[in-house]
Amino acid sequence: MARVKIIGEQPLCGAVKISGAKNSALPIMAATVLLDGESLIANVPELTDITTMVRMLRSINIVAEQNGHNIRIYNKKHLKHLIPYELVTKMRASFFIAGPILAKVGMVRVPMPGGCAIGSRPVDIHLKGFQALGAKVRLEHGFIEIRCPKLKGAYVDFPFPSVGATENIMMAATLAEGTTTITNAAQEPEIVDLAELLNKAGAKISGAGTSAITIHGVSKLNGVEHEIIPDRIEAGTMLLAGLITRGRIAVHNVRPADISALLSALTIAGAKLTVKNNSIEAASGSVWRSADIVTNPHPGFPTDMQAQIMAYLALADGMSTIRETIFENRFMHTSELQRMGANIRTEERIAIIKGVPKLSGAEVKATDLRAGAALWLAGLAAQGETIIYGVEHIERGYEKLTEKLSQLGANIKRIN
Ligand SMILES: CC(=O)N[C@H]1[C@@H](OP(=O)(O)OP(=O)(O)OC[C@H]2O[C@@H](n3ccc(=O)[nH]c3=O)[C@H](O)[C@@H]2O)O[C@H](CO)[C@@H](O)[C@@H]1O
Ligand SMILES: C=C(OP(=O)(O)O)C(=O)O
Repeated sequence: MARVKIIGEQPLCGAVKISGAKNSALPIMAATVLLDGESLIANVPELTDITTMVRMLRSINIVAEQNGHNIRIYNKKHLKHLIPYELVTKMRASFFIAGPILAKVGMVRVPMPGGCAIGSRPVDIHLKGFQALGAKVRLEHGFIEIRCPKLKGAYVDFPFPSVGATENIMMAATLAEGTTTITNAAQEPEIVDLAELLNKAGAKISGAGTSAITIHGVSKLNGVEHEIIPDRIEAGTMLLAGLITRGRIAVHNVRPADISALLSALTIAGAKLTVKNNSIEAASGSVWRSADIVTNPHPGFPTDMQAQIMAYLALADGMSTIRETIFENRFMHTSELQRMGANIRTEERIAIIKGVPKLSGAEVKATDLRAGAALWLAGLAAQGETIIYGVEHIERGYEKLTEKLSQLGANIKRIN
């Protein structure tokens, strides 16, 4: 079983370049289903989730060639409408391809995505959105079948600003007849990136990045070249790697505005930040204070940074609280952090963290991607040796993490 061994307490210092955003690359790759001809997507991170999406595109007859950080896509053939079960169970973002296939082919059959380690993750908001655009939805034998020969623009009001549902409905509506308005839309930077790709391809989308998005349907979209935005979650995780080890790390190729909620929290905790146009340097201050964090849809504090900030606050002076409002079960890392000596108590969706002076290395298991990142951070700070199992989770979302941390001075090794 693959695992990672870290000998902690080495201050990480230096500069690191942040990769392209997984959560932007995945919906953008799904969107290429809508684009006729050839597209080139650049700055795509090399991750297992990306390989899964390449396989997904190939499974429906799209030619997708990955060459390092570039993916060339040829969409010239007759597309299939069936998404393989095996791929959907591997990666939740597989469901993001449903909207584009529906709009392009007139129907899609997709296995019902199950829950995962962070929550039950239903797709009701996506399905109600498709129905509002005129689609018929049927659930049968574990598959969702969605049909509509020609989608019609509509008013779609979300009960919650779901990132995936905003992306799915926005993509589907680009080829609908007439105008669609999504209200209570998610405002994440990855949605803006997706809208920019689609607009380059000929779509007419306005308002992406706000809570109201308008999409005027067009008859056709063309292949484009597009560069994926930097990964704000990787950037935040790397800044914490420097801070938790009392080192000094500069992250390059970042967009500071995308992580302003994290930067505010770090400032409250006492970190010294130097923010430039596309780089941020973080160094520990004279104090390492506690903080109270509430995860929220963007521009709030991202749930995808919740586990990592918990590892950091486990070593702060005083009592911190974290309230997780997005996923109902995203505290799986707490028991593993406790095994490393953290003092954390959870009460439903609230974690109460009493800072301790030291963590101690232990054998621990990552149960999901960001839980894994939290354990990596804890291992970097802890006294002695930490062995982390569940490496496959971290490899879904962090490109060359072991190499990047080694270059910054970490004593870290992947063992096969
Ligand atoms: C590939 C990708 O971009 N993943 C991100 C995306 O996931 P994803 O798009 O799946 O997250 P959503 O914003 O949809 O989910 C947020 C909450 O809404 C609930 N919900 C969602 C859809 C639905 O139809 N019904 C429903 O109840 C979910 O169970 C969850 O509790 O946004 C999340 C929230 O920022 C991030 O943590 C994920 O990293
Ligand atoms: C939850 C995440 O991803 P996904 O939606 O792909 O599971 C994440 O990136 O932290």
